[in-house]
Amino acid sequence: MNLIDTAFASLKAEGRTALIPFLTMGDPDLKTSVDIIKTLELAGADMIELGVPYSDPLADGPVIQRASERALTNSITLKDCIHVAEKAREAGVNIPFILFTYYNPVFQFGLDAFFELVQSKGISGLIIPDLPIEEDEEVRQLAEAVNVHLIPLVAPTSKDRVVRISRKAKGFVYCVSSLGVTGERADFHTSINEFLATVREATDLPIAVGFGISSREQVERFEKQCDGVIVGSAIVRTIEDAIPLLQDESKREAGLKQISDFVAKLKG
Ligand SMILES: O=P(O)(O)OC[C@@H](O)[C@@H](O)c1c[nH]c2ccccc12
Repeated sequence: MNLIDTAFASLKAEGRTALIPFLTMGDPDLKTSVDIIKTLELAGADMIELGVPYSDPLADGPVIQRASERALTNSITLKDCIHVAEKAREAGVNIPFILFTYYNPVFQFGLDAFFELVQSKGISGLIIPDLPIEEDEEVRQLAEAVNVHLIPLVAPTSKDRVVRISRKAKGFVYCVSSLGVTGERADFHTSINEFLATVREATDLPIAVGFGISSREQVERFEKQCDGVIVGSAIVRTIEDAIPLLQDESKREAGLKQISDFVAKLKG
């Protein structure tokens, strides 16, 4: 069994929806990322998307772009990011980790070496937003060989690809709520309800929605239709706002509390 499967099974038994935060690792530094991951779990996160900073984050809005830039000024590598997952496990964090990376860092690292490193580092899922299903066979096989779920994204424009993508999916299906890039939004794609119903029809796997979600009301709105809700930019912005506190030893706890309070509010 994979930790993601067991987490969704127990959430379903409790009639709960997973709250899945995203953070950029190494923002503002690696040690703080481990402390933030611990804080997110304590605040109620059910799984966490661990974002690998990338120099050309095409699908990201300004908030996550800035986080990537900050992390890359500390020259954070893919290897550093995977060790953050290991450190967080060693620190006693139990919730599933989903490594989130664009394809290039994985390609540069080398597929075999990447999956060898990922194996037994406490990573249960992998999301590569710019790797289409037409080209993901090798990655999928290597991921399955080390019991890591390759989690696909589907968008409101995916139409008939939803069935093909869902058929190969593992872990859960990531439903992108809106077109465009990541970032907090006041509203979502006009046909979001039909889109989520289509994905629900196409797979027996859990479905999670992401893009634009930043408030308890928006989380509640999606809890009815989805098994998981992903929040990235709003949490990354909270981390960004807390950086002056996080980087001052005497105010670090206050900085972590700002993040914890925001996540607890999303949790309701
Ligand atoms: O930031 P948002 O709008 O809350 O959306 C989640 C998103 O951050 C996270 O899942 C993610 C970060 N970078 C991405 C690139 C593509 C798809 C998804 C992502």
